[in-house]
Amino acid sequence: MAQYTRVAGSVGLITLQNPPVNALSAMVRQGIVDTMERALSAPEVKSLVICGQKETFCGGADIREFGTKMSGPPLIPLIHAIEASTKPVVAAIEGVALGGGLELALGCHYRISHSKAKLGLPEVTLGLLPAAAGSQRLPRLIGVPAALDLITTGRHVTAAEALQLGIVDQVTDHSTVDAAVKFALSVA
Ligand SMILES: CC/C=C\C=C\CC(=O)SCCNC(=O)CCNC(=O)[C@H](O)C(C)(C)COP(=O)(O)OP(=O)(O)OC[C@H]1O[C@@H](n2cnc3c(N)ncnc32)[C@H](O)[C@@H]1OP(=O)(O)O
Repeated sequence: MAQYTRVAGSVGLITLQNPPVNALSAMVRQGIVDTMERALSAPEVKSLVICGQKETFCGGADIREFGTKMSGPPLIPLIHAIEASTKPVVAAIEGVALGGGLELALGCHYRISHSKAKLGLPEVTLGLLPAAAGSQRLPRLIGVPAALDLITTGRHVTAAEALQLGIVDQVTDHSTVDAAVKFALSVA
């Protein structure tokens, strides 16, 4: 699921909740759809932050749902709706942003990362390709050679490398959510 709160007066905070890594289960995807609708229809909300509970952004597809019947909203239109949002959306990345988790962050307008976070598209290690437009959004953001390296090796990058490549906009040693809320206020 995803929890919705309003912080700092005008920022809608969406918190992914699916221990242990806030993977994109059907309930989490539905939670994102519902909380995005709520934030977008609230006139007092001027910008949004998406984070994960317990200092982890999102580990991607929920491996516990592999082999089960697909249910819940599909990821591609969900991420597209975030990208198309008229209110700026900031991803607050702690822990990991992997696979569909990084694709979700790439659909956000800005990404703030904790210095200890790891980011990557490990789909290739599972015999897959990033299928929620990560293979389009990442090269647009960082160029084809760097994106191909990440997509074809599946390697995880540190926050420092992510900043240098241009995947994230800011790295913090402190509270990532606080930094993302401050950023969201500044771009609203
Ligand atoms: C609808 C779907 C839409 C899009 C699909 C996109 C495709 C993808 O997202 S593919 C990528 C899927 N994700 C991964 O491959 C990540 C796999 N996990 C890891 O690499 C690691 O577990 C880790 C997240 C880096 C954490 O490593 P570590 O700190 O060493 O802990 P672990 O012991 O490995 O894991 C702890 C705990 O978390 C569970 N877990 C890890 N990943 C997932 C996941 N994606 N879904 C559900 N659960 C996950 C892992 O099983 C462990 O659980 P325990 O119960 O503690 O054993």
